[in-house]
Amino acid sequence: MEKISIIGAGSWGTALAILLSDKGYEVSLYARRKEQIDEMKNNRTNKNYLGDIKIPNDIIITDEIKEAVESADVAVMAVSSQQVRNVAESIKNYVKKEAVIVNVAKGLEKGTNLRISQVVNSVLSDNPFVVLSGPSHAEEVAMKMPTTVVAASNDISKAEYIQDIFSNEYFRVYTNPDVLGVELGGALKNIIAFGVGIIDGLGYGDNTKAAIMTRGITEITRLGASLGGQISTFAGLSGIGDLIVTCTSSHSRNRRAGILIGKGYSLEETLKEIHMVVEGITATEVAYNLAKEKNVDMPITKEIYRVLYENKDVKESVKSLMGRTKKHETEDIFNIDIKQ
Ligand SMILES: NC(=O)c1ccc[n+]([C@@H]2O[C@H](COP(=O)([O-])OP(=O)(O)OC[C@H]3O[C@@H](n4cnc5c(N)ncnc54)[C@H](O)[C@@H]3O)[C@@H](O)[C@H]2O)c1
Ligand SMILES: O=P(O)(O)OC[C@H](O)CO
Repeated sequence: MEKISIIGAGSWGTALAILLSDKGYEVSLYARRKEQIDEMKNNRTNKNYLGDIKIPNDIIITDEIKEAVESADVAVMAVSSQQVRNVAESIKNYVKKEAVIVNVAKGLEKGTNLRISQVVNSVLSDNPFVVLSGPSHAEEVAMKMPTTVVAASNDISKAEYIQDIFSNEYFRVYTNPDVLGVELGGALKNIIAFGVGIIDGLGYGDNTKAAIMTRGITEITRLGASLGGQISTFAGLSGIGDLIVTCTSSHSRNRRAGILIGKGYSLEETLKEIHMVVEGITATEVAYNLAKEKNVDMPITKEIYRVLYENKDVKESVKSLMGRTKKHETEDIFNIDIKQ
């Protein structure tokens, strides 16, 4: 049986550790904070993240990174996107070269505008890489509710290896060779979920949310395709699938953060209130920069950027979006010239 190391004991890392341990793998879960380690070891819970869900006794809980990764066949990065580089650096001297690195963070690196596969590859260039993404709230996976995700890798045999390791009766894993498309779908849907939250916070209705979701996947696809992603990937689990779950779920931190912004909270107050990773905030900045660089139109992302970073009033942003130049619906993704 493979040995699996999970680095990051937040909601997602803990839920995946439970899933893998239930399948019989030897799992080590690495956390940094002493009081969290003590709670997980003594009570076998991780209350702040997963409430009363029990952590199986077989899971090795450790704050020693060497112990966590040195014999691992698979190392799962379950931290925020901005922490992945730190984690990669911290395991570089201990992890086996053939160990498969599985990234589950859904974001982009601030400052470099890199995708997580690029960040990991810049530090752990010898290790095979797989991204695991899709509509999967940790709270529901921890309650063993049927969930589907996708494993993507440039080496499809590694994606299939991870598919075999993670699949069980309530967690169905598909594969996809389009790493870029899967990564961008996962990162950019957080921006749209944040936007849907703003709409909820403002008190607008279902029509408005459907508009943001539909035009949101359009602009995600437009940027993703311009960077080399497959259009079909954005119609899949890591694209529209994850967009639907994040935009409609009460579990979503991105959507909940948007609700607070829509209600008039400051960004600082919002982050304090959520106290967990809100990837969409950084992703907005990176996507805004990438769209500018590639000359791709992303009106929703642009308005969210203005709200977050230029103090634009949210109602003004809605007005700006509604008042844009009139357009045909399908021309922008598929480049169909409607007048032909
Ligand atoms: N929660 C979900 O439902 C879910 C599902 C799929 C993907 N994700 C993605 O997974 C990533 C992590 O999300 P999460 O929900 O677990 O976040 P979280 O806020 O619940 O937990 C992140 C954990 O990482 C720890 N951490 C931060 N830096 C670290 C480091 N350098 N070394 C070790 N631990 C470190 C933090 O202390 C925290 O416990 C995010 O990118 C998120 O988008 C989350
Ligand atoms: O809680 P969120 O908004 O970070 O979303 C969690 C997952 O990405 C849902 O698939």
